[in-house]
Amino acid sequence: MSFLKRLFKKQEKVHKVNVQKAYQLHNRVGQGSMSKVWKATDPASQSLVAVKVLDKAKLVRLNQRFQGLARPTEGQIAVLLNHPNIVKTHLHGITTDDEEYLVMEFIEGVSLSYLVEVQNERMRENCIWYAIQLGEAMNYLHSNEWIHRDLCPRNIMVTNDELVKVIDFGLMVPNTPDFRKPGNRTGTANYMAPELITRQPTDERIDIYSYSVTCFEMFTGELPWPAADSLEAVLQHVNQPPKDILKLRPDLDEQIANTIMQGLERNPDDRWRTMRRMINEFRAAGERLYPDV
Ligand SMILES: Nc1ncnc2c1ncn2[C@@H]1O[C@H](COP(=O)(O)OP(=O)(O)OP(=O)(O)O)[C@@H](O)[C@H]1O
Repeated sequence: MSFLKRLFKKQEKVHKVNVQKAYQLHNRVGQGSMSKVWKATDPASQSLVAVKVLDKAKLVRLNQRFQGLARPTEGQIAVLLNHPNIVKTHLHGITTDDEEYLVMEFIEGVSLSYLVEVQNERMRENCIWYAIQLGEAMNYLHSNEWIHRDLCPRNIMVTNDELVKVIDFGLMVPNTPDFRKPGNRTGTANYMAPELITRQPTDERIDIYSYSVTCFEMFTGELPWPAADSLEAVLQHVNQPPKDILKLRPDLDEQIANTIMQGLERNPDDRWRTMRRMINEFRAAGERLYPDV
């Protein structure tokens, strides 16, 4: 049964708890734009967890942008996801302060945005394998009728044993006609597909675009267009071609370079049609370049 049918069929139990009392909170690990995240111990299992509490006021503002649409909450979506490259969410509920919260597996690792920035040996050696793992996570989401809408290095972590994990589903929507309608321009400016920015109808290919921007950054440390901090700034270059990845990394394998560049095509019909096709290209290149791995 599809995720969506399961979601709307199931009457979920709401957990209204005082997270400070229910979990042993150790320290804050992250301050996202929408939430606070703690490293914590779950007293029931004695395991380490991440407790994410969403900011009430910001969530109200975000939900206003999806008015009239039956958008499931981040917690409702997250608990349904089951993939090795997606953080496991154990449960979700409402705090005694009426905030949404999620309890997830705790990831010991670093943000992909850190690795993109430092471009160290670890990044250079593992880049293609990170791209494949991230592609598998996205393929899983698309196969299960979701559009992520906010894929970027900030929303991805890499564990100490090189597992890629997508950690944030705050803008994810069901891939249905209502959610594909033009108009709603939520996301992270530098990673937003041209059809989203110019208010055209959208589908899962907006994620293929964001994935390609993320891969471009992983392999070069740079964005394919000059960095922009607003949609207006991105609109300035929406008709310009991206930087040529081979100019930035002349040593980069051609199959990898072409795969990324095709994912950045302005017209979604010119991009890869599916994540699977893109992953196949990366896998072929990885196996050819590193036959012993
Ligand atoms: N499961 C986890 N394990 C360890 N750290 C985590 C986990 N989930 C989130 N974090 C940390 O908390 C930070 C914020 O998390 P997240 O991106 O989910 O929040 P957000 O408010 O939705 O952020 P934004 O909207 O800015 O992307 C992450 O960058 C990461 O450092």
